[in-house]
Amino acid sequence: MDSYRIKTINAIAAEGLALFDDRYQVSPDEENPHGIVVRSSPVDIDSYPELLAIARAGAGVNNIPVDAATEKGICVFNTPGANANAVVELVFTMLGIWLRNVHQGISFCQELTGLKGEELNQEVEARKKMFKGVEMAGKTLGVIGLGQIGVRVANAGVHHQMRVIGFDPFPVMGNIHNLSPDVELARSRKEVLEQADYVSVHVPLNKNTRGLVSTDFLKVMKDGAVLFNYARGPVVDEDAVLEALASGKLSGHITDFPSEKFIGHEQILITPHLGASTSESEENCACMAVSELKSYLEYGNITHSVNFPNVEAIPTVWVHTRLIVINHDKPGMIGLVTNILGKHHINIMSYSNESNGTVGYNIIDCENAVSAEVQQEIEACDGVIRTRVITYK
Ligand SMILES: NC(=O)c1ccc[n+]([C@@H]2O[C@H](COP(=O)([O-])OP(=O)(O)OC[C@H]3O[C@@H](n4cnc5c(N)ncnc54)[C@H](O)[C@@H]3O)[C@@H](O)[C@H]2O)c1
Ligand SMILES: O=C(O)CC[C@@H](O)C(=O)O
Repeated sequence: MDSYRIKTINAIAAEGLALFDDRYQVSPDEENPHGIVVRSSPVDIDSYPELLAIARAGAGVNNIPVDAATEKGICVFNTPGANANAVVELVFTMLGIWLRNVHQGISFCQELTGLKGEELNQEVEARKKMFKGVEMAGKTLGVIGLGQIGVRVANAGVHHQMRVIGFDPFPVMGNIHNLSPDVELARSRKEVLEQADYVSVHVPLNKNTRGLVSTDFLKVMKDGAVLFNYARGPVVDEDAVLEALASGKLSGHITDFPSEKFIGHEQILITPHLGASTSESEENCACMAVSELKSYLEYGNITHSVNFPNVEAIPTVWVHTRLIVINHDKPGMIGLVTNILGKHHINIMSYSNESNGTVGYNIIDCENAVSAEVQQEIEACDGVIRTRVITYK
């Protein structure tokens, strides 16, 4: 029976870690892991020579060098949807706080110490008009990015009797199917920005979305709109936001990403990257991440990878060895592998192959053992990134 070394980075919920059985040695101090479970901290893949997979207990993978991992044959997983509800609840909590001046009202009340009885009552009733707010109902919410979180934010807007309009240039059918029919799907980002009183951005941070909320983005928005960023700090150009606040283009900015330029600004409400910080979300993310990692290490199966194609195959009881071949997606790779196995009289019982256009991933169940020499012969072929042998007998 194979055993595996796992490194944890950040606080991973105990419910998830409990899924590792006694074949797993799990420690934050592991120096040569087969697998890593991580939240938001950066992962230095060059430090771990035997690393096979990284499971991100969360959605964003901008803390992991995904392209470099692909080149090394390291599979990167995330946990789509596992923390989405936590983010949605916080976005609406913050919208409510902003619209009803709750943060200012709470500060006011904290300063009422010493007042008693009728005097206290009179002070409250006289001054509460300073905190009069507006309601969400009837306002227009714009959602940029209709993924796991964006769709739920849009639906929650409908639930709060808002008009909701959303845009996503690469919509995923599974997410769009979950969208309330009352959400209007825009044909362009501009269409959303021109109409929304509140704009909430839910995109991943990557080279295309860094600085997405730019001066050009902001100038299309309605005067006095409020911008929400519960995606990632660098999605927003901070100087552009500060200018928009100064000019009145934006009346407020609500963000989960404290920055030097934003801290202390009267029109900016900041939470300390709390979007996913609920017990439920942390448990969901950890359980999903650990399950994905275990399935990969024990069977080579892939669900929710951000760099490898999804493939799942359960070995029958007759399988001796499962050979995993990870290759650049180019013609001739399957023939190459099967020829080598045939030459060495290794009988293939089943062959699963999937590609995501960049990486080809093969699960080859064999009746006989696959020796280290055969494995090396395949790994030396042009186009092969990495191989792995899992033995069941
Ligand atoms: N604040 C937090 O604690 C917290 C928690 C969870 C996720 N997040 C962030 O939120 C992001 C989104 O999470 P998710 O689970 O919804 O991911 P997701 O992958 O399900 O959805 C992202 C969506 O953004 C869309 N998109 C990409 N580029 C776009 C663009 N230029 N304009 C509009 N849409 C675009 C994609 O097509 C996709 O549908 C994560 O990548 C992460 O960075 C933050
Ligand atoms: O792990 C966290 O606390 C934050 C996770 C969140 O930013 C995500 O991208 O899923």
